[in-house]
Amino acid sequence: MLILAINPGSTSTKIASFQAEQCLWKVVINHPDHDLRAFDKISDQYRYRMDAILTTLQEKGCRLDEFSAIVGRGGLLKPLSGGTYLVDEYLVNESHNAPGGEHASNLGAIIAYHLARRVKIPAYIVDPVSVDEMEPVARLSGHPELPRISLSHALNMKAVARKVAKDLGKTYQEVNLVVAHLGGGISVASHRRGKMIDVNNANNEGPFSPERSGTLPSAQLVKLCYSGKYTEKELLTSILKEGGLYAYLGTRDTREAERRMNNSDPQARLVLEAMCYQVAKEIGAMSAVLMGEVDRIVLTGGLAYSEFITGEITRRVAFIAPVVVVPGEEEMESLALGALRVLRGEEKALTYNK
Ligand SMILES: Nc1ncnc2c1ncn2[C@@H]1O[C@H](COP(=O)(O)OP(=O)(O)OP(=O)(O)O)[C@@H](O)[C@H]1O
Ligand SMILES: CCCC(=O)O
Repeated sequence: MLILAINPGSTSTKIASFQAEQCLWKVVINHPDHDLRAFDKISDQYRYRMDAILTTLQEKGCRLDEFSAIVGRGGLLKPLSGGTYLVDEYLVNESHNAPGGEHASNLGAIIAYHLARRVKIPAYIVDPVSVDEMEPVARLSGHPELPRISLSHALNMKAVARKVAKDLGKTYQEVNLVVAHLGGGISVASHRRGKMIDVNNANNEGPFSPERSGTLPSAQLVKLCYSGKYTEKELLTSILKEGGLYAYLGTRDTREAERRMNNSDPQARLVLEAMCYQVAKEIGAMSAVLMGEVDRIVLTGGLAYSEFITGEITRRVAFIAPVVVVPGEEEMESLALGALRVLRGEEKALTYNK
């Protein structure tokens, strides 16, 4: 069973071909800034990215009709349960309209659908960014007009959670885990018996990350909004793309920050320690959600390659449960596995409803 996986990011589209579980090849197609700037909306980029994918397939000597299914990363849809969703026209329209906001991942469903339609095979998305399995008690923020919203690295977190459960000789449905995805953005989630029952919104809650500010003091933020110092767009950029590590140190690259720290830069040390401190605090909160019944704490994402970062977090949370480090992300594999589970009849494809 040959599967094509498509993962659109802000500046690149990753594609990979899988023969069942085995990855045959992976390619990162980089999209120059001047090409992307020509589009008003991110979803308008789909034809441009689709052409780039078709060119790459040609270079690889692959024909679309050789694939059994095409699977894309799912984006910021309406809140929905985790799983593999069949992409239909409604889901594609929703991905264009972006009810949860503009994000490159919205292109996953659109591109998968249009490519799959050409050769009459199914298109899927797996565990999209807007997976929402939160319990009612987790939805209240403290202000009725500002409910908490679940936006996270669900795809990688759920894939890693399944893997850790398997290593424990159990299924995802049989374990309780706190999973922290530590990337450009940070998601920390409590997974109770196969459901992600609480997670910080990786865009605007929780720990600060290499490029995002995370939770901010709300009254001070309101004052800043009305200070006349920034436009709405500038402030959103400074919180979502130029916050966190970048705002303090002028780099999103944690390796660079660590180099500075190792060269006796006290500010770099303070900021790195503070980021780890905030992640540890969030892990503590998510452990309370699980009432302390935590089988494992899992650290994943790009930052989990850093021994300093995993060490700093571990020394604060190891009293809760053993810590497992799974560095990097396995989004392409997770997409392929999600499609495979459906193609093999192990799971039913879900439908995204109106
Ligand atoms: N070996 C490493 N040691 C330390 N930090 C690393 C290492 N490799 C990557 N990073 C850091 O990880 C961060 C990026 O993580 P990752 O690649 O998971 O993010 P992303 O895919 O761009 O974003 P996201 O995970 O939010 O989708 C950067 O700050 C980068 O410097
Ligand atoms: C909003 C969470 C997903 C991401 O950061 O890409």
